[in-house]
Amino acid sequence: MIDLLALTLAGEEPASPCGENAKLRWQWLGEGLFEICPLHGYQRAVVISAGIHGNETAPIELLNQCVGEILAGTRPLAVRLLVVLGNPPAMRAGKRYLTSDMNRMFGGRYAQFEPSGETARAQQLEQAISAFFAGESAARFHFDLHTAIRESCLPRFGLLPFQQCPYSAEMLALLDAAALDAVVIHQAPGGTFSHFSSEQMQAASCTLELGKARPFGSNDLQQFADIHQALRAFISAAPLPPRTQRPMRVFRVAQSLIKRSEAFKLYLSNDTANFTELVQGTLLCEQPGEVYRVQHDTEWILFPNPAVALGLRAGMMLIEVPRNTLF
Ligand SMILES: O=C(O)CCC(=O)N[C@@H](CCC(=O)O)C(=O)O
Ligand SMILES: [Zn+2]
Repeated sequence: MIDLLALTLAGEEPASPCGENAKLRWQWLGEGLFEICPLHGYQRAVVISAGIHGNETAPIELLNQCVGEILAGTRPLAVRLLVVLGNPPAMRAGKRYLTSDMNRMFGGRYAQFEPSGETARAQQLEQAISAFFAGESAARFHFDLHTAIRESCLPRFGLLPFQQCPYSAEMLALLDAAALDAVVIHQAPGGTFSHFSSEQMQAASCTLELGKARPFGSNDLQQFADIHQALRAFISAAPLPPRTQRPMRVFRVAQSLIKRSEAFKLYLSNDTANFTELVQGTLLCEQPGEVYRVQHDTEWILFPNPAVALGLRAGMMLIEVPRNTLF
């Protein structure tokens, strides 16, 4: 049986590039690109990606488990599914990226980066997703699975790419069932994989942050049981599990902190968790010609990282908005 993760980590290919059983057919489309299609019809075309950042291993292990269950026939597949392991060389190296952050390159932005394995891969992934959705009349979805560098006061959350049209109710129902603590709405276009699939493929897309990034073999996949269960139900077209947790909180990005100078200074300790609350007036970061203080009564910090490359996001400031902004 195919072990997608083992093959990818070994830099190998399956003995045969495609196969079929009584229920489905599968095809290896290239390194980290694997399509599975049910033989008896489907109503959804779904891309699930992980490993766009090579050191975010739990979602990769989770996705590999899903593929194993589908191929073994222990999990029925009711959708056309494209599985993407985003950055195999970075996965093998246990690094977020080797040259540049691929999740800033989508929507053709790779052309603005120094050419590298990652610029080529981002372009290849765009082509793979375009080919997957080309002429597809079923409802389109893309879930891009990540884990975060820091601990988080709200450990599991989704990031919705900026879009003009309402977010898909089916996707929001899945996020709700996946026991996420929060959802964050982007207010501007960006170079993320989920923004690309939303804007250019008209897919209902979301980045999912499922916990803290740890090396392969150090993840307790039990902590990811809720998202695993919800995704399994979604791709089997089974009823979603009922939510038993408190309602999801909804945030929107109030400000992206862009690092414009090597003198960029972030006034937060290294152990400040994501979704830490900061009060109005707090001095947060400084660089020549720019000082950022918390503007609203309360703002929540997300992904603070002063080590990013120049021109990239070094953090986001969020404000909480009413749930009916989305639901
Ligand atoms: O922990 C961090 O600092 C980053 C975790 C991560 O990779 N997050 C994604 C979010 C993508 C989005 O904004 O939709 C990223 O930064 O690429
Ligand atoms: Zn990530």
